[in-house]
Amino acid sequence: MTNDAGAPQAGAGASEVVDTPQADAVSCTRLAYEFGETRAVDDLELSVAQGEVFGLLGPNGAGKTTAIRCITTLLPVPAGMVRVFGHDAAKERMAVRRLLGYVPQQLSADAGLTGRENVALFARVFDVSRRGRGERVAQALAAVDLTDAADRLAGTYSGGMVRRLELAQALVSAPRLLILDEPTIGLDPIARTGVWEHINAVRDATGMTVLVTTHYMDEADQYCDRVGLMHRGRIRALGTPAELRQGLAERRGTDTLPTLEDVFRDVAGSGLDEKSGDFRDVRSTRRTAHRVG
Ligand SMILES: Nc1ncnc2c1ncn2[C@@H]1O[C@H](COP(=O)(O)OP(=O)(O)OP(=O)(O)O)[C@@H](O)[C@H]1O
Repeated sequence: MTNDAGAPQAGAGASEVVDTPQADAVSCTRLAYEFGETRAVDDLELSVAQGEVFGLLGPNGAGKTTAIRCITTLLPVPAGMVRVFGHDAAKERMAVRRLLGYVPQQLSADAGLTGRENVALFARVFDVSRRGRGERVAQALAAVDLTDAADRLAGTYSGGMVRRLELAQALVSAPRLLILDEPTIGLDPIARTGVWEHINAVRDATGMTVLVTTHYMDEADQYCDRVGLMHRGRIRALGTPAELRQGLAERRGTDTLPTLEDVFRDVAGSGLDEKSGDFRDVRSTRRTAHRVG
C-alpha cells in the first residue's frame, strides 16, 4: 500500500486490501451518505472488478451520483468504506484521484477554448508530465475521433462532440478507472452509439475499468458487462443483463425475455413512479445536447 505521496505506508495492517491484480477496481462496503433528512446512499454494497464495464442504473434520485462522488473523493465517506484498487478513498484521496478519470454530468469543457486547449488544460491539472504532454493530448483526441476538429472552438461542437471531448479530457491522464455520470443523456441515438463505441475502443486497447451511470436501460443491456440496479440508495439487483432478464423470465414462467427496464420495475416495485420519477420523465426533462455555445 502507498500513501498520497506514493511512498510505502507504514503500519498497513495485514487485513488491508492492497493494489494487486486481484483487488476490485471499486469496492463499497456499507457506504452511506445523507443530505439532512435524505439518506441518498443507504448502506451500499458494490464491487466492480478490474477490466469490466459496470453500469449503475436507476431513476432520478436513486443515489447514483452521490455514490459516484464518494468514489471519486469529491464527497467524503461519512460512513462505511470505499476502496479504489485497494486504496481507501477516505484516507488516500490523492492516490485514488490519480487512478481515475471522471466525466461528470455537468459540463466540463470550456466553450471558449479549442478542443485541444481543453484537453491540454486537463493534462496540466492531472499532472501529465510536460515531456510528451502534446503527444498525450493528441492521442486522447484521436481516441475519440476529434483530431480534425481539435483546433476549433468547443463552442462550435455538436452535443455528441462535446461529450467525446469530455471523454478525451478524462482519458488524457491514462486512468485505470473511467467513471462516467450519464455520458449519453440528451444525445441523439447516433451520437450515443458514437460515445459508447469510443468508450469500448479505449477499454479494449487499455484494459481500463469503466463505471458508468445511466437511465438508458437499452444502452446498459448492450454495452455493460454487469449492471447494478439502484433504487433508494441501494443495489436491488445485480448481474449480467442476460442473467437479470433470464431470472425474471423464470420467475414469471414465460419464454418471452423481458427487458432490463422490466427487471427494474420488478425489483423496484410500485414505488418507482411515485417517488423517484420514471425513466422517460427523466429523459424528457434533461437535455444536454446544446450545453455548449
Ligand atoms: N446537494 C444536495 N442537497 C440535498 N439533497 C441532495 C443533494 N444531492 C442529492 N440530493 C438528494 O439525494 C438523493 C440522491 O440524489 P442523486 O443525485 O445521488 O441521485 P441520482 O440517482 O444520481 O439521480 P439523477 O439521475 O437525477 O442524477 C435525492 O433524493 C436527491 O434529491
